[in-house]
Amino acid sequence: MRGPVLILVGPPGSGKSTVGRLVAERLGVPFRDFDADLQREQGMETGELVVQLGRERFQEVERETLVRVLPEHTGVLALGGGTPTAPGVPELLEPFHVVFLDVELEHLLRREGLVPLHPWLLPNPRAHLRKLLAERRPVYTAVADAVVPTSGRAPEEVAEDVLATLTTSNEHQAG
Ligand SMILES: Nc1ncnc2c1ncn2[C@@H]1O[C@H](COP(=O)(O)OP(=O)(O)OP(=O)(O)O)[C@@H](O)[C@H]1O
Ligand SMILES: O=C(O)C1=C[C@@H](O)[C@@H](O)[C@H](O)C1
Ligand SMILES: [Mg+2]
Repeated sequence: MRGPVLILVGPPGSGKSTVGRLVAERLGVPFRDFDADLQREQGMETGELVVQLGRERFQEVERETLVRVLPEHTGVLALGGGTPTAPGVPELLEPFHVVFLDVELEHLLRREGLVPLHPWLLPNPRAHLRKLLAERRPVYTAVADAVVPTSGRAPEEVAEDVLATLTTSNEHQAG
């Protein structure tokens, strides 16, 4: 099957881009960031796109773009934080190895650059993120083959665990 060897999902700031790059490097495959695909095609940062288009239209654009670009990605793909919640997206992810990078609210709030990148979190990022985590955890879990906790752990440690899920999954398929 053509498509990514690994797809990372999780809330904004969970480490999809950071960990995704490390894992891709270790596997010797390319890393792709779905937010960068959207930004290139739409000519605007995705955080700004959510504000301009509204969430509903943004999610339609996400699904349409994902259908087109999934077969082009052969390496590690980091999805946008909200991509798995877009209608029709969980079905598209089913054939692939998906890992959910989980993070606790307090750890998330300490991570750098979160709010400037995601202006739709304003005016109350803490309350917005608390609600977002509660609503999305079941969705991320449902689309994922494995969950890797990231709170209080260095990206390198997280990357090791993500790599281990690939080995386990290969053994499973082989057996
Ligand atoms: N395990 C970690 N521990 C502490 N900080 C981390 C960890 N993983 C990532 N970070 C930091 O948190 C910030 C967000 O990480 P990153 O951009 O990889 O998240 P993301 O899931 O790709 O978010 P987005 O949805 O915004 O693209 C970065 O400043 C990064 O250095
Ligand atoms: O969690 C979200 O809803 C988002 C996360 C980002 O990756 C971007 O895709 C956009 O800012 C929306
Ligand atoms: Mg990212």
